[in-house]
Amino acid sequence: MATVAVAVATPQIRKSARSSRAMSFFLSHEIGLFSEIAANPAVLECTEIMEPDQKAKHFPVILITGTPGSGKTTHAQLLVQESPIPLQYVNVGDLVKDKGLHEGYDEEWQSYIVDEDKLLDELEPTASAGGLILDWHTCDIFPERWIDLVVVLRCDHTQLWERLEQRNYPINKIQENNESEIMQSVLDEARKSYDHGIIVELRSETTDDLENNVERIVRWILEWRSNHGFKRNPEETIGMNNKKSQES
Ligand SMILES: Nc1ncnc2c1ncn2[C@@H]1O[C@H](COP(=O)(O)OP(=O)(O)OP(=O)(O)O)[C@@H](O)[C@H]1O
Repeated sequence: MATVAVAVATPQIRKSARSSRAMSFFLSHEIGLFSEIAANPAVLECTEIMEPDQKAKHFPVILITGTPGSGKTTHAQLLVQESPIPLQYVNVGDLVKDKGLHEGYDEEWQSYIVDEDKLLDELEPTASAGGLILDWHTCDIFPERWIDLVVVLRCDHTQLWERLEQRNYPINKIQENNESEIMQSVLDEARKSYDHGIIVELRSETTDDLENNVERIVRWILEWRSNHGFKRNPEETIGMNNKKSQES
């Protein structure tokens, strides 16, 4: 009997095909530095400044993920406001809906069945350019080379239940998300999909958590810029140039 080989481009296969080993080494190195810096701000002083690569993106891509209701959108919106660099915000769920990047609607789960190829093609130019926050409850489809930081938000499951109830989600959807949070499914998915060094798990239960998390991500952005040979804060550059031109 003839054997027919059927090639199925699973998200994992496609992802590894699109990723680059050199890039993942680079990213793990840079986030390794981030962890050290978080532990000891003095490390900032001895970070080596590299020459900027003209083709390299100037701004990072940050993926904010977590169980629905964990606070991704709330964090992303505050981060856009607080960020020292321009960041484009993409709510992936909204993009799928608005651009029809799906294969239909699942009534039972009240969600769209995402066409992953269409979604990746749509995001590719923006993600490659950098300066992007991706907000999605799942994270394993994005190529590793796109992503510089993965923020996984966590929330106490009873609090999460209340947040989802307030949205009038059907009970099966609340239960599924609740179990997913208890089983830390999104965190595990992130760990399977990205270098552990670029993943940060943050609690999102109070407004203090929100502010501290955003502050921490802003510090990381500045450090990312510095590690890639750019001015930590582009506004500082503008300020300095303006001052110089006024002085001259
Ligand atoms: N750290 C926090 N402290 C207090 N309330 C929060 C916090 N994070 C989120 N919330 C609240 O929880 C609710 C859900 O937040 P949000 O919409 O940001 O979640 P999400 O993860 O983006 O959800 P989805 O994946 O469904 O889009 C909102 O009412 C928001 O105000």
